[in-house]
Amino acid sequence: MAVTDFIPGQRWISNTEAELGLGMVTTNADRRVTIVYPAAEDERTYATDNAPVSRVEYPVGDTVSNSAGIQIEITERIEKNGCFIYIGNDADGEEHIVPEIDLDSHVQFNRPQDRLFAGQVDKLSRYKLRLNTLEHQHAQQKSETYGLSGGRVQLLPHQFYIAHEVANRYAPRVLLADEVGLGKTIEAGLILHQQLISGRAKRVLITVPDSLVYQWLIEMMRRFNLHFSIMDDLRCTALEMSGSENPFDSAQLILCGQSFINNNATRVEQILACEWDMLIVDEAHHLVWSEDAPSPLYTTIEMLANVIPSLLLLTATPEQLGLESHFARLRLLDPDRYSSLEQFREEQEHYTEVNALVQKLLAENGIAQLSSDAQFQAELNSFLGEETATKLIADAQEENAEEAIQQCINHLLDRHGTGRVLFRNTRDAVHGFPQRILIPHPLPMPDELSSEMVDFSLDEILKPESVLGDDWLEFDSRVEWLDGWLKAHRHEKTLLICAKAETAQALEEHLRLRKGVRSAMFHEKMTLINRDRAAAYFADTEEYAQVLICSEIGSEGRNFQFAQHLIMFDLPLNPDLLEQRIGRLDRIGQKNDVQIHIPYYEDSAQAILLRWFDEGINAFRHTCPAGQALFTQFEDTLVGLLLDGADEETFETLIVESQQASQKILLEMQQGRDRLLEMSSCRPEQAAQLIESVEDTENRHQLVEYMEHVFDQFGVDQQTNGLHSVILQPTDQMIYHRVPGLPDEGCTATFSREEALSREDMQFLNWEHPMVTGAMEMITGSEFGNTAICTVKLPPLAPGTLLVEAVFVLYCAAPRHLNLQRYQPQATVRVVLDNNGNNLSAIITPNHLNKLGERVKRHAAQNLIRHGREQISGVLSKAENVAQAQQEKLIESAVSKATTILNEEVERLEALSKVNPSIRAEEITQLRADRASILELLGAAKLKMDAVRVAVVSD
Ligand SMILES: Nc1ncnc2c1ncn2[C@@H]1O[C@H](COP(=O)(O)OP(=O)(O)OP(=O)(O)O)[C@@H](O)[C@H]1O
Repeated sequence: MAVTDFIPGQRWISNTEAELGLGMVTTNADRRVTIVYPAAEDERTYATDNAPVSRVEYPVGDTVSNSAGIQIEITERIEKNGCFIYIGNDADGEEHIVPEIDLDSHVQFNRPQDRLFAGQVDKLSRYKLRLNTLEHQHAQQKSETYGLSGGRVQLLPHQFYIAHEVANRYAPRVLLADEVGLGKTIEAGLILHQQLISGRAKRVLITVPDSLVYQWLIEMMRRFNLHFSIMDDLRCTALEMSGSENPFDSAQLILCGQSFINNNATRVEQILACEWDMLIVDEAHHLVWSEDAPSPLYTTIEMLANVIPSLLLLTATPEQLGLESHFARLRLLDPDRYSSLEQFREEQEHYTEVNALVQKLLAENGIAQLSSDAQFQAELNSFLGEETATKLIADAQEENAEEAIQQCINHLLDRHGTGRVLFRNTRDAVHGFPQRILIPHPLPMPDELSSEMVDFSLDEILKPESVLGDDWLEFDSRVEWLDGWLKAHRHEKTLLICAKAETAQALEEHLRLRKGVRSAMFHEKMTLINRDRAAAYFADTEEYAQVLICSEIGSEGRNFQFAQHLIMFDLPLNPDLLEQRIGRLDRIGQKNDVQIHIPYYEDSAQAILLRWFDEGINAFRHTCPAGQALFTQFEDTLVGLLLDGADEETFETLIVESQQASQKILLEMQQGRDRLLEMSSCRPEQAAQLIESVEDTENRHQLVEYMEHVFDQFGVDQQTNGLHSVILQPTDQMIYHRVPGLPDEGCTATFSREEALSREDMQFLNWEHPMVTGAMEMITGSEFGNTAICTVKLPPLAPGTLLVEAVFVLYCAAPRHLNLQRYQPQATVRVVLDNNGNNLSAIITPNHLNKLGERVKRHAAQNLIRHGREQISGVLSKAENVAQAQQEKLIESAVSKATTILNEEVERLEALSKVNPSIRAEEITQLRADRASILELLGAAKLKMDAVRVAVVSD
């Protein structure tokens, strides 16, 4: 650029910092030019020979504003001493003279044509990246599994099935009740992630037992990139002292311990004063309820559940505290549906009939029966309604009989199963779990106890150390056994669970101080930080504690599957609690058989309990879904035996009766609700399809290639680190101050799910990672790469021919959660015209221009624009007309797709709601409202020019 080009008073715009607005030359001396940017109240000094700025020249016909905000349409442009004077009329026809020095500085050249004519030409690589981004973004947003593939998790069908079922609902309210350790936290995370990414939820509150706060924080962060803020009294007070009116307004994603909100009217009021979209409650069996005495925690959660639209309750043992409490929790989810306990009880019975029908359909002769058995057909009629049943029966007689049978089952489950509100996967259905091995260690009863046991309470009998006196460690035979066992298994991580914090404390001190065992403890009297430190010490792979000694709080929710040995220093009375304890090790990720060690005194209450759990209800070697029911049935006899000692005959009878009852209940469960639950919690074929769909959209190779370009263009340093991973570092040359998701200190990232699962120190880059979605939004939401100029050799075309490629997107301002992309048939509309207005869109493909296009130097490009402006502008207008002609068809196709999909969804829900009361009325209302909005918005959508590339044919 020649030095004389810069004349004070002229308006220029920065090529690299367009957000500064219109600049004005103030001085040009000593080969340096200073430009002030009044809108940004900033200035820049550049070397005159390579200043990254473009001259702003408005042609006649354009509209401009002066600094007083008066807008004119230019009718004449005069140049005087190198500066322009614009003359034009305002809306009232009054003439104004605007010297360019008086132009409004707050202009932004975002539209591609404006930027192009302002000389703001991007690199070809950026233009290509923009177009790629539009395509990838569209592909992701319209995928069926949009929002579900971003987690650092194994693709386990039972989890994805539930997540997909639930996440697509409006304000889902469900109870996730998979058996212990099958991944309810992960399911909740998947649902949450999907709701956040699709814009359906923004503000979320999670409340969990105090001992699980940190674990949830970490799981959400490392698995889903969701950063929750922990709220406790200290933090709330600190926020209030620094001026926050309501501490719960300080973050979008908040996590808190249940004891913090329980009975805490002030904090609950503050929570209620905020807007929330979703509430998640873990270990929901703590929400104890009875008609006359709901627990304070239940009451607190009920208040929140009444106002927060979406609710996820998690528990592995929904009936741990009885059917009443289970019912009450379902009532939290849907008070209208679960209004009567009586009716709820009746429904439980009715599931047997539905299941019998399903089993008949599944039987080998199911198809034949369906076609010929009138009784069977009548039953189907009564359950599905005549219209549906007749159609399905007719279908079954055609070729696609199996599909019709499956449809029948789906309808039955949809309409009469429990599936919509309650999901429960079992180990038996999920498969692939290691064995549980019970290793009882009978020990002599301490002399101090044997004579006195009769006077003790049940609690004392089950935790005998509490009555052995201060020096119980010295003569409790379980301690001596423990010393020896740990010594013999020095290199094996072991989890020990006992009921009380005092016992855990005493045992740990004894082992660590007197026996030199590397141990750690975990109980309710420790601070949360210390508990989590202890758990981390136990989990460490190099410097680890051999044994972690937990009180009962360690038996819930924690992940200790890296250990293989579980020692139960005592036994809990409740089978569900026993299952929770075993579940710490027997959970997803456990690679070995789980060894359950029970040190117990011979001929004691513990011996009785051990035999009852093992022989009576088989609760050690398998999960015992009937545990709670059996306990309720036999509690009196069992407790009597524990208190009074074993009367051999009564005991044997108890064992035999428990076995029989266990078989009966399990059979009933299998024939009734649980079988239906199991079937509706994971339909294997659909689940497998979902996993395939996630794998398909994962498209790793495309992502690697795409992100390589992004990092390259953004100025992020990238070094290959292995087959699938890369080391990323921010640099001083970055075009943006920050790249979302990229820490200031850099990071290592892998594109491989497998690697991400074993290398938690690496970020898992996938299409839903914040770095990827953030980069995409930065590109498509700004002018990045929306103009380009190149030369191209295309022999059939005469040299000098001008080609204009204009890319349009279907645009309408819509709330994100409506996800209009889902219905759009294509990401973009592309039009290529030559300077004579010939439409070459089909002949000249993007590949032609991408592969053959050659870079044009900036100065030459700007000259081309200046001289070719009129012609290009004319071609662009024609391109708009060509696109316009396609707009209607495009909208029609989007509206038609949306109508089909949404009508189907609404009709399905409406049909369901007639027979299945668990469809909430507001779900249907909202779906109808969404349908109306989507159709209206799509109908009003307009094609908007998103990017322009000008190519000059060279010889
Ligand atoms: N899809 C998955 N990929 C990788 N790890 C998983 C997956 N699902 C579960 N896990 C791991 O398995 C363990 C159990 O999962 P989670 O804590 O979600 O189970 P849960 O059902 O909530 O257990 P609990 O009943 O004890 O509360 C956790 O360590 C979790 O990180």
